[in-house]
Amino acid sequence: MLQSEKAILAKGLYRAYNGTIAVDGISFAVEPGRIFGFLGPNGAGKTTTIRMLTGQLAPTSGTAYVAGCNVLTQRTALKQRIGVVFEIQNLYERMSGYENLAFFARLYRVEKKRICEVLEQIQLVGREHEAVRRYSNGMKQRLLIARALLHRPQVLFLDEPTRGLDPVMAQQIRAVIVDLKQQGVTIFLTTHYMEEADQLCDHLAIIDRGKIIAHDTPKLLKRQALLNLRCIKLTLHDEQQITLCLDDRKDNKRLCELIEADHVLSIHSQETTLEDIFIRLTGRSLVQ
Ligand SMILES: Nc1ncnc2c1ncn2[C@@H]1O[C@H](COP(=O)(O)OP(=O)(O)OP(=O)(O)O)[C@@H](O)[C@H]1O
Repeated sequence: MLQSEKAILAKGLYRAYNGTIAVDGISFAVEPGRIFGFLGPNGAGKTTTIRMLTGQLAPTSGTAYVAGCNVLTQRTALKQRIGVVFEIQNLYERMSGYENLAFFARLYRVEKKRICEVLEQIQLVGREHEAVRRYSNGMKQRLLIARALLHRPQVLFLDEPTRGLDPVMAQQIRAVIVDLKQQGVTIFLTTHYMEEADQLCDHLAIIDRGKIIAHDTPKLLKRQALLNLRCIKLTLHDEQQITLCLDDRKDNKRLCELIEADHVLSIHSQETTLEDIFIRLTGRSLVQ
């Protein structure tokens, strides 16, 4: 397939900082209009990857194409085709939401009516003339997404878009993300929340120590893990609950002993979550 047919194509992307390897030769592709989740523990290389894919940091070696542009040699065209929302919020707090957008619309030479379109997309209509400092964190995050959408990017990079938000606000952001996907925008999303990744992403890559260690749909990742991780949950007569892995010899022995001693009240199969898979693969939890 041609590189321009992919929304994102990374080939052997590698970046070191003074000898420290941050991203260790990763390759992956994202189809247009999909939500791609990029997961990893702290220091795994997520931000470095985003910075390379958005043309802010040159790879030490390897190449990447985003929205058909080479991230190293076509940075001007790249900027016009992508939107980026980083975790750090940089809004003009004294200005209204509308004024913030109008400022950037002038900068990008985007027509004014586009401001109303993005306000509607991120559901801020009615609150757009209030000062940003009175906005909730969720509203500020939505405004940042609106700002990144002004120039109609094909690919949107969202770095931890729901971090620190309460469940209602987080759900509003997720609804916006799903809506954008339906409009054909490709989303590259980093998140610490496994349920969010499971709910939103068409594909997931798990990065650890600079390398992609798993890459698939959430469903297939869970199915593979289930094959490798046959676990059951026991409830004992004293109401204690324990999880045992059928592939572990010690656990098998314990299971027989508990049954023989008639300690077991009930046995249930244990559903594997993406969090289980992540811990198994990286030895660490995503939630710090
Ligand atoms: N400017 C820099 N100079 C030196 N080392 C760096 C620099 N930026 C990142 N690193 C190192 O590169 C590795 C990957 O960092 P990166 O910020 O990409 O990880 P991350 O997955 O985004 O982490 P987090 O979830 O904590 O933001 C880490 O070991 C980090 O210490």
